[in-house]
Amino acid sequence: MKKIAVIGAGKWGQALAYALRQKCEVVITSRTERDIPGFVSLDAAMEIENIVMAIPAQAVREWLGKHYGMGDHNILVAAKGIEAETGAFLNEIYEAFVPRTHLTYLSGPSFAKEVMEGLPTALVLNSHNRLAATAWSEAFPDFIKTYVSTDVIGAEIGGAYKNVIAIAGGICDGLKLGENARASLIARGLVEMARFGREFGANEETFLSLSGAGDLFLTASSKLSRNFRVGLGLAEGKTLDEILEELGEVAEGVGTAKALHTIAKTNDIYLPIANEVYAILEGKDPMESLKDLLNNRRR
Ligand SMILES: NC(=O)C1=CN([C@@H]2O[C@H](COP(=O)(O)OP(=O)(O)OC[C@H]3O[C@@H](n4cnc5c(N)ncnc54)[C@H](O)[C@@H]3O)[C@@H](O)[C@H]2O)C=CC1
Ligand SMILES: O=C(CO)COP(=O)(O)O
Repeated sequence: MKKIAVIGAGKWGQALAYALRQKCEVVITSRTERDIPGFVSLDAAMEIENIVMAIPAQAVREWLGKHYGMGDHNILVAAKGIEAETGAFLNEIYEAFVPRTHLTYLSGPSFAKEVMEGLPTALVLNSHNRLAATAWSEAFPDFIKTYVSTDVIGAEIGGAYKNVIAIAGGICDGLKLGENARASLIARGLVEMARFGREFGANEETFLSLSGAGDLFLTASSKLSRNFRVGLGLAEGKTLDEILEELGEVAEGVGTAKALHTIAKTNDIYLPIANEVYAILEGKDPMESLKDLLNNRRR
């Protein structure tokens, strides 16, 4: 893989461009002109066969409809999330535009800040086409250890679900509920993630490793996480609009919480934590949610 174009110059797009530039020639594009290394126009980027898609999950369908049409680029999907309005997974959206053999999904515990600092990181390249995932894995530099998996849905669910539990982690810390509470929340969040994954044919082992537990531990325990910081703001009683305005970056857990709430209702899946996060995002008092979570007797 010699030449790569990154679409989306947010924190993650820029971090991936930095990492991949260690071994490959990398250009990057965004909606607005940016003074960053390798910036090119969208048209120039689309001339390149290997594309990293780093635009947020909630923007993917509109972007593909507007800028892509049908194509056969080798695409690495870097976003994590489930479409809020429809409950669609990213693989369902992308496969309407690109053959699934050309699609690979990136997952694993990876704050953009630490990748930009060249700190050791482990990532998983997930594709129905193992050769495509392997080609992407070989493009990453030595400070990033890569694994290859064919469990696309498991990786997608792990990366999306952890963002919702991360909001809960931030609420827990913001309410000063203590370490016991946060550890229990993360553990039960992992159980819920795996329960949800089983409904969609995911490989349970995926949730025990980088795409599930690894990304969940990282994101639900750290102020580096935007989703964790959304939770902190909710615990302080700020409105979601105030929080997102202050954040100035995407927090995918907000849209994914809505998607999980819809899917849980439609498919009768027991997702107590995700549903309480959705309720809090809709205005429920976090302490009321805590009481409901502690008092419910279902296992
Ligand atoms: N920041 C991080 O540490 C990591 C982020 N991710 C994922 O990467 C994805 C992108 O996140 P970040 O780059 O961190 O977010 P960000 O908020 O830093 O940047 C988002 C970028 O997407 C662009 N964008 C937003 N709406 C758009 C649209 N409708 N059309 C085209 N471009 C649009 C924005 O202009 C911005 O450049 C998310 O799904 C996130 O979960 C994954 C791993 C790590
Ligand atoms: O996905 C991430 C780390 O793996 C980034 O998490 P946040 O979007 O919560 O910052």
